[in-house]
Amino acid sequence: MLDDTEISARLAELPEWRLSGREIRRTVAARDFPTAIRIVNDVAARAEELDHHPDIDIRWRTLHFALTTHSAGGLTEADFALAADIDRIAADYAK
Ligand SMILES: C[C@H](O)[C@H](O)[C@H]1CNC2=NC(N)=NC(=O)C2=N1
Repeated sequence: MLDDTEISARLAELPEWRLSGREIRRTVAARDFPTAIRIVNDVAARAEELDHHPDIDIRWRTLHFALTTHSAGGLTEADFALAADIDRIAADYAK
C-alpha cells in the first residue's frame, strides 16, 4: 500500500483524479450514451488485462470511476496504472 507522500506524488501527475478516503475518483463526460458505453468496454478490457478492476457508476453519458486495491485495503501502484489508462481511453474518445 502507498503512503500519503507517495499518493500525493502520483496524484500530481493525474490532475483529473481526486483522493476520497482510500480511493481515487474521476468523472468522464462522454459526448453521448453510446460513447460512454464504449469507454466502459475499453476500460473493462484493460482491467481484465491488468487483473485490476474499477468501480464504475454509469449515469447517462457521465461515468464515475473509483479505484482502490481491495486486497491491500488502500491505494497501490495498480490503481495509478489503471487511472493513467482510463485517462488515455477517455482522451481517445474526446477527439
Ligand atoms: C484474484 C484476483 O487477482 C483478485 O481478485 C483481484 C481482481 N481485481 C481486483 N481489483 C481491485 N481493484 N482490487 C483487487 O484487490 C483486485 N483483486
